[in-house]
Amino acid sequence: MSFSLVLSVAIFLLVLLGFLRRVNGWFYDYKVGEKSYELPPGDMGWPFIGNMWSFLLAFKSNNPDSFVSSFIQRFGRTGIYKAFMFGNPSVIVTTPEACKRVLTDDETFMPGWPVSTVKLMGEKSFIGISFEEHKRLRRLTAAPINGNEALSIYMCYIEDLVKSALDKWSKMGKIEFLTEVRRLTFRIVMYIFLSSESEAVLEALEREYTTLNYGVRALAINIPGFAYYSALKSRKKLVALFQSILNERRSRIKSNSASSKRDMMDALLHVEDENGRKLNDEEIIDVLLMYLNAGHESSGHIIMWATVFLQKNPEIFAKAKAEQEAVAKNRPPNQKGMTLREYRQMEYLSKVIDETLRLVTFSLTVFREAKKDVKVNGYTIPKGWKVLVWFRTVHHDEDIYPEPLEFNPSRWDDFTPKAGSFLPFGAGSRLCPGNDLAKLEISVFLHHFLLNYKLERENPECPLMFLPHTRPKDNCMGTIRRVSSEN
Ligand code: HEM
Repeated sequence: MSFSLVLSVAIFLLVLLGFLRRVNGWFYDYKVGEKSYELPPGDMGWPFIGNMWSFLLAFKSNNPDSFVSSFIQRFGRTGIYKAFMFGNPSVIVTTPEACKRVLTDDETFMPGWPVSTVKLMGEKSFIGISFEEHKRLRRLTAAPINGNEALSIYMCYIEDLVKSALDKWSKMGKIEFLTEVRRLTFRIVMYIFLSSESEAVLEALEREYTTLNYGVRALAINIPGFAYYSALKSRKKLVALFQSILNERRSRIKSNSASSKRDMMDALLHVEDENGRKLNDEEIIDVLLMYLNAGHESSGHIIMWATVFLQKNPEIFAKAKAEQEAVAKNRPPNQKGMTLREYRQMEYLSKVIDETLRLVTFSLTVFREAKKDVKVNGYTIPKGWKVLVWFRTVHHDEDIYPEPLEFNPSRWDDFTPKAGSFLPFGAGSRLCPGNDLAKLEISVFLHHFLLNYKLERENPECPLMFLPHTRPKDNCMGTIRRVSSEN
């Protein structure tokens, strides 16, 4: 082949590549017409896949923040960037003000989760239903997991479960700590939502949830061998399991032999709207499926990370332990277990948890959709575009949190983050309804762990995975050792 032919082919390929790299941007500029001049700066990536390739590459490397950093480096600190994510023209917002605005303006923004996520969580879950329906179901389901009365009822149960789990693990030798903690937090939400179900049902559900979760932020490729395909299969199995529980409950109600123990499923079975309409099976199943998922993965991961960070930082561990020892020492001899009052006094522990929530940022982003054209930070977000509220960048912003990758609970001394700069549980009408319960669970666990145990990791430098959530690749393999004889 002559040199000039090779050169021509190379030039042709370069031009083609350049064209392909821009065509998605041109297409969406054309679609929004005049408004394209007001769009935020950014890059719409490649045709069809958009920016997903760079997103996945960054999140599969050891520097996931490089994804958003590349926007900041190329387009400046505008705090808002156009992109093409999860199959949709999108805007990524990365500043506290913009995040707060999007999360709290229900007139302009609605949930905008990718279709693939809605298929996994269910069209009747909170991310698929209307504004009014969400308000009603949220009121009903959030009440039993909020407030002092509800929390003190669960506290005792949580404490018993935590104590027996820690004792059991300390006798098991090497364990996947994260897997075991997720089982523990799953048991806790199961008690609240489906209290009367058997151990076998619990184990089957927990297994399927693990697979379901791997598909949540994966590419939506419904072909055997891909995470999304397995996740959809797990959803089917979960729905079948919930359906059989529901059938049994309905037949017990008919024969007047319902259990005296009432849980969330019973509440959902009986609730009526203002016109006397009850929820159908699909609605009940999707709400439960979503709650059980949201309620255990997150707290399980945060418990693991808080334990790991404490164990890695002996001074912080000692300070946190001293606080818990003081709590235990001041306890009246006739008092059994922790109280809510004690929990509210654990100031340093609360900082340890907030710092873990910030550093890990379990939900790296949440999704909204613009209901109408709207200006944010001076740029237009066109109607129908998705908005990704990128918590991770806010929580790792060095202007708000100096040395953001350091685990430093004392940064919270006399520091109240300004609105929008600390969003581990989101904000606005979709603020996590389990935030109090989650912090309580984590505190009860750390109270007992700090007083009586230590974690020895098999591979402390184990590389991390960042999708669907940040975790060590070995699921935190290690040994839980008892260091005190007290219980
Ligand atoms: C450390 C633990 C937790 C973290 C970090 C966390 C985080 C979040 C975040 C960021 C959202 C907002 C989603 C959005 O804006 O679209 C959310 C929503 C939600 N969380 Fe949590 N969560 C935790 C624990 C829990 C627990 C224990 C439960 C239930 C028992 C729960 C149930 C829910 C539900 C049902 C929603 C949807 C709320 C709605 O759309 O109205 N979460 N969570």
